[in-house]
Amino acid sequence: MGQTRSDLSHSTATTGGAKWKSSDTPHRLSISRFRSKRKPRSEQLSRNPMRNKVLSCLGRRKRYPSQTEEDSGPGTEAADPAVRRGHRAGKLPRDEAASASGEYRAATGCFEASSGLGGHVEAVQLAVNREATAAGAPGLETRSGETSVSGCEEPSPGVRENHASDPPAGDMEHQPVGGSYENRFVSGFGTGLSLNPLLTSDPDAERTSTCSPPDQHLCGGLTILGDRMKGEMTKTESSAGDQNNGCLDGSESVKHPEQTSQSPPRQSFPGTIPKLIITRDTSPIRCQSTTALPTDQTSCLDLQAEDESPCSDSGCGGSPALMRTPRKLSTSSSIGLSSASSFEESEDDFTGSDIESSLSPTRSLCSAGDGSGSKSWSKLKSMVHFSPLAFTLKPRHSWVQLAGHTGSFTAGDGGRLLKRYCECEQQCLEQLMKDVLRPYVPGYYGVLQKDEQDFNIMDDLLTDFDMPSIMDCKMGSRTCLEEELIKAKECQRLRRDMYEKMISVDPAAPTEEERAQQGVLKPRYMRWRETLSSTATLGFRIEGIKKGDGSCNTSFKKTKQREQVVKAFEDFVDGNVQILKSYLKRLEELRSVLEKSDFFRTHEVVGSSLLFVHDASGKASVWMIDFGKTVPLPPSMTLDHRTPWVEGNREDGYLWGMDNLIDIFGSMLPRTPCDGDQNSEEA
Ligand SMILES: Nc1ncnc2c1ncn2[C@@H]1O[C@H](COP(=O)(O)OP(=O)(O)OP(=O)(O)O)[C@@H](O)[C@H]1O
Ligand SMILES: O=P(O)(O)O[C@@H]1[C@H](O)[C@H](O)[C@@H](OP(=O)(O)O)[C@H](OP(=O)(O)O)[C@H]1O
Repeated sequence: MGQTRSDLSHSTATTGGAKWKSSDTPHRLSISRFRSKRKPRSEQLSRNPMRNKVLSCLGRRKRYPSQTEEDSGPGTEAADPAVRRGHRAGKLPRDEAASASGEYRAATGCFEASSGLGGHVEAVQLAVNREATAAGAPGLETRSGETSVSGCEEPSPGVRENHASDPPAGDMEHQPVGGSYENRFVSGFGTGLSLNPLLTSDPDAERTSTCSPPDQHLCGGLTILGDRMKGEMTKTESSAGDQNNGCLDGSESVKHPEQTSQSPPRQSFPGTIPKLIITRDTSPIRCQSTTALPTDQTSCLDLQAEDESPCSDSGCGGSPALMRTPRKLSTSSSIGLSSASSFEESEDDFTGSDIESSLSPTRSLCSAGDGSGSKSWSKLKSMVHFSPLAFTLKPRHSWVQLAGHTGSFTAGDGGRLLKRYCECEQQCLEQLMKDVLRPYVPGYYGVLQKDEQDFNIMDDLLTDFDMPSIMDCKMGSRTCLEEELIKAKECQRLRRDMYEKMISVDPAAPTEEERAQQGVLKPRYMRWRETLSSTATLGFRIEGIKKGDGSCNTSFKKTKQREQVVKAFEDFVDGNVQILKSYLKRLEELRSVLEKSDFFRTHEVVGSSLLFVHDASGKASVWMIDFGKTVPLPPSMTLDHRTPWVEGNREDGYLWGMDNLIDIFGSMLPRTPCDGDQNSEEA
């Protein structure tokens, strides 16, 4: 108790399907989804100039039947089907943190956190917070109240990261994650592409998700603000459709935890309806841009942030030999509050000034970019806040997506995660299952085809933890694959979303030319990020930290100095020496195994993270995750992962980063009396 409405913020999508654990009477609240003014599919598609180069990869993805060539929308590339992106819809903003639930059920916006918990969904709260990252950035929406209250650190202006991209229309929206798996494992894939990635950038705003305190109590009656919503939002009984994830197809529900995904009790809501207040958040709607396009014919301005970048691990940047399926849409760059698709859904549902005005008068539709001409994207998003009024909901395990592209994950059965299919990652995980690194990566279980989307099935590493604290550290001294650089040279594709993200962190960062173009090349942006953070100086960077108390911080873009890193680590472990020691031990073991691993020796490992997880019981571990940009080397080549990178040597600095990480963790341990004695003697 004692929480404000803001504590319990949800995106509309995330609310649906959430199962809530109540202390007493089980009850279920289902809210039918709003379906108003669905955004034309044309706005949910983006163009991909590299598509013609990755067509062979695309067959592994299915296209939504409803998507047509016209759907590509306007733009120089749109008319050409060959340049339209179609593979991996749903690369969503990265700089958001998502409470599991939100992301889990990205497709339908429903929570699902049954992994390892007997089907109890306890993920609770998810909110995306957009704030101006650059001090004084005009018009940027600030939702500090929600953020801070919900436990997410409120970074100071200028320090906070920008999260330029908005969630592209989640194609996962079309995936009724709900029903039991009638999906099938596939050896072959769809014949089309997922073309929905759309949307994108919302460069002006920084996105931070509020992570719900795991022990928060939710009480309340259900209140829906806005006449229109009142008219459309109805309380419904659940139906069989939510067997697997507690979500009804086309409905959002709040469930009692006792309602396992296997056999959800069908009963009407017995008591006070939780208060549900719907407000909205900005997310990209297309505003009229007055920005002049670059005239340089060798480059193209990526108007749609979600457009696949040629150097994205989405696959366009993949080596021809690898033939990876594009994994992500370039929309992202902000930490994905996993509920990206939720947002997408929200956008569809609530786009409309009528609703906007009644819901959140303090927020503008278009943030910083409005009217300026330089910032052409903004988006209307919906947020749902649960007000603690009537019943208590205490989550035990809420899956959290701390970093990465939103919309990439959904829930699997039995403590497993479904991550949007990426052939590169599939191949790595398959090999890793046979490598000495096997204990240090999530278990991999193959590919699942679910509706129109393929997923890699892997272990949810949070399953065995109770209210876990999580940290994502992106490893290596660079974040662009060499092949990405090559592709980028071939097609100088300007990224407006990255430009927007850049200026929101540091308005002085772009060159005059970039300013004139209102866009930057991806490698240039990536390098800027590397040097702004500790990637270039320490060989790793912190992407996000979510603590067991629910607080969440994804504002580490400027965390560069060792002292800053130490401070963040100290905060993460809360001064618990035992946990520190456990992490150190695990890191040392991992380093030792990495040095022996055939897989590691023969792969360029870029953009991969170490996921640190511990809980109050003292359990702590570290795993390697994200192999979307881990590519095999030519047969005769190996890496030591410590040699400084020069273009062509493929070195990634992974072990150099491990060395620094281990050194920092070691230095944080208190000196024991024995150490002191030893030092005295030595002195
Ligand atoms: N196996 C897992 N178990 C638990 N959580 C996971 C797992 N894999 C990923 N996550 C969560 O999802 C986040 C993003 O994961 P990941 O890096 O794989 O996504 P991504 O979209 O590929 O990222 P990027 O955009 O950096 O390539 C992680 O920070 C972590 O919070
Ligand atoms: O962290 P930020 O500042 O948001 O920037 C993103 C980050 O560098 C990601 O690693 C990158 O994805 P990949 O590693 O998959 O390339 C993404 O590129 P993208 O927008 O092309 O996906 C960037 O936008």
